[in-house]
Amino acid sequence: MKPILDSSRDVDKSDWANRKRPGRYIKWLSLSLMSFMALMVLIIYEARWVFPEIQTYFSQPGNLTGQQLATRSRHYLQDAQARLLDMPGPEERAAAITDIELAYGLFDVDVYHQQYDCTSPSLGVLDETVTSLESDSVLPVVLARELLDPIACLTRIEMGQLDRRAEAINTFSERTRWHNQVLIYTSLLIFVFGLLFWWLHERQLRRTEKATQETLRWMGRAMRDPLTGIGNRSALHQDVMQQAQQLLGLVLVDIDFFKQYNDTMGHPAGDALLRNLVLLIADALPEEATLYRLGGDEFAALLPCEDIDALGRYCQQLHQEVQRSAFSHAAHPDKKQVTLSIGATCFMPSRVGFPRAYEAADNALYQVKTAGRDDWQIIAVA
Ligand SMILES: Nc1nc2c(ncn2[C@@H]2O[C@H](COP(=O)(O)OP(=O)(O)OP(=O)(O)O)[C@@H](O)[C@H]2O)c(=O)[nH]1
Repeated sequence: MKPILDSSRDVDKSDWANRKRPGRYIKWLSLSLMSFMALMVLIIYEARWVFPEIQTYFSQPGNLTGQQLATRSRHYLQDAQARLLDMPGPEERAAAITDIELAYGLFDVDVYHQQYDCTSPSLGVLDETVTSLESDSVLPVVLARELLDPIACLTRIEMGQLDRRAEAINTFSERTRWHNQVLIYTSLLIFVFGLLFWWLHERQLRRTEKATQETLRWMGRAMRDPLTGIGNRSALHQDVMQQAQQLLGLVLVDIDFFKQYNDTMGHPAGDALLRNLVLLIADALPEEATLYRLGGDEFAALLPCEDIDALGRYCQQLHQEVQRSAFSHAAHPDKKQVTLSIGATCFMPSRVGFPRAYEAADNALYQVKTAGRDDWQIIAVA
């Protein structure tokens, strides 16, 4: 036996749910894109601030290079001093002059002039020492002692430059640590915001889905006859609209003398008969037929209509099936069993419209009723 309930409306529901999914993925995609953009901003930040820090540190002219020049200059002066203390002959004196001149070249640096006030006096001493050595007017030992001040100045420069270097390293470490903390906390913040977005999004989605399911459930109920479980008049209208381009058979079925049935058997028995007749009609008609209860004891069936003859065969089949099932009806004037009056028509909704088709099928039913009931009739749409 085929199912009585029209499952097509349930299929529509799942289709709707499937259609919702792409929107959900697009939202996820946009969230991922936002996270990606945030990470890009972080990377740009890193490149913009942290790497220039490193570059600045290694390119500082006053640090490494400055300290090395002072050291070399001091070495030349100490060599010259050693030569002068060792009773130098003409060659040694010339070598001492060369050492002092080389030391002078390495000492005479702008940075030293700007940052160390002993630089200019020391260079003056070196000038005088070279002049004295060239004229041989002062004892070499005395000149060696004169070099002590420039050597002391160079040592001070070296210490100063080393201190500055340590200071730069400290500053660099501090700033790097600070930037790293910014990176870590910003990443954490992005992660927490991501979780929050996700949670809000999921909550909203669940609420919307619940509301939609509820609406669909109510719509489904509004389209069904609660006694028999089949569609009602509204469902019939909706289904006709959905098959506007198809040739459809509309079959109207009415129980004969149902009022008398109720009066003698009672309303609960009448309800049971209505339910049983639904099963019987569903069995008698083809698999594709959909049943509706239009009200009281009137049913309708919607099915594909190949031609009038095929529709007639289905009506005949239904009529015979009711006769065969022989539901007892003691109050029936002559048959003493339940009989049906059936009116039908064939139509295409987009061409003739449902009201005209219904009118034709109803006229057919009316003719059967007036001709004595328990029969079927087909009338073409006018
Ligand atoms: N048991 C039951 N009876 C119903 C229900 N809805 C309507 N009826 C009854 O169905 C009967 C329909 O009566 P009528 O329209 O006069 O039709 P009829 O007695 O079948 O007469 P004909 O169609 O001319 O043969 C009324 O007595 C209604 O009370 C229902 O849900 N359950």
